[in-house]
Amino acid sequence: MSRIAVLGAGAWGTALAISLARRGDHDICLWSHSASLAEQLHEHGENLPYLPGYTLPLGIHVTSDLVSSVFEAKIILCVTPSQHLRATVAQIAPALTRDQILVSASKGIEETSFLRMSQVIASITNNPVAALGGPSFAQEVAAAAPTAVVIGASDPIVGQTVQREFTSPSLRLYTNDDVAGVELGGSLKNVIALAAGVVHGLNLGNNSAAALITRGIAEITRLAIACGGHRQTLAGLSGVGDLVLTCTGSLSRNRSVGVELGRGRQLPDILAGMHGKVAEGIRSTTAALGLAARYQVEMPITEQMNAVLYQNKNPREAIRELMARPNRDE
Ligand SMILES: NC(=O)c1ccc[n+]([C@@H]2O[C@H](COP(=O)([O-])OP(=O)(O)OC[C@H]3O[C@@H](n4cnc5c(N)ncnc54)[C@H](O)[C@@H]3O)[C@@H](O)[C@H]2O)c1
Ligand SMILES: O=P(O)(O)OC[C@H](O)CO
Repeated sequence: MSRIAVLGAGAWGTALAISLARRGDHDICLWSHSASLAEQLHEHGENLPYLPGYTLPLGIHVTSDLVSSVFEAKIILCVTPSQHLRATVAQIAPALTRDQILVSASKGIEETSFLRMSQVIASITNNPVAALGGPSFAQEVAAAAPTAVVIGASDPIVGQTVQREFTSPSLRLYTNDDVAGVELGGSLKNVIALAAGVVHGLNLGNNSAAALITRGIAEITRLAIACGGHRQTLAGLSGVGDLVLTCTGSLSRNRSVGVELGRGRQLPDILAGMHGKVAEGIRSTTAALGLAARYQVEMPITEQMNAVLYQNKNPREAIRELMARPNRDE
């Protein structure tokens, strides 16, 4: 039995805990930021607010005590919303032993520093770090639908350890040493998914959606390469794979926010209806533009999405401006 701590009892943390526990050879400690949610999980054996319909298997212990949750864990899987990762890791840091592997499964960029999640972790601790990415809706992983993901780790032993511990008949993991590419693919696709939702909300049709996905991967790849990522990674599960899933799948929260924006609703009103569920693209848009400015990379879709989110720009005007950009080579 190896012990795994899952930090974050939202939809994704819960689904990964279920997937890991189903193997039967892991002892899982699932940490919830909210004590009342931890109590509810005990009482109902199900995460009603974030992942209803899936019973927690035996082998998952739920707690709201963060420091005790990581005790003797071989792997610590960090699945909080990105903007809360730093505070969470800072609290466990003094309790870590040096071989414990920290894996980020969050998909975002820190708003203030523009750091990727593995960089946030590395700024706090010297423990081994990896990042999980790829097309993976929590509900489908909880339902044991066949899913393929990627584990980014610069140290192949770390990548292979996580691969071995997480693999199951319904979850296949590929390793990749390009951590920057894996993390930027997973974070930047959320911004394009917001835009894909806008296109759907405006009823613009399939041509527009396909154009957005294709030009979206072009700008994601440009920024990822400028940040040290590899083009090949962005053609893989954490690039094209996750982008296609999130831009077309109705389970995507990012896409759903975009649909509502396209239908004319205002962001504060949409957020109020999400009851604490996170759509990471909203905050990653600003950080992506910060990185783009730092590396002088052109990101026209991200720029327009930022204006729609934060400058009250009419989504139709944003699309008109994208179409009216100067002609260029593909
Ligand atoms: N849901 C998915 O299908 C999915 C799939 C892959 C990756 N992800 C990524 O996983 C991360 C978590 O998303 P999710 O879908 O599990 O979240 P969620 O929207 O289902 O739940 C939000 C969670 O944040 C917690 N929270 C609120 N304030 C907090 C704080 N101050 N500190 C720590 N936690 C706090 C809440 O208790 C709740 O558990 C995100 O980065 C997301 O992009 C999600
Ligand atoms: O629901 P979203 O938009 O946060 O997307 C979930 C996952 O990132 C899909 O891989």
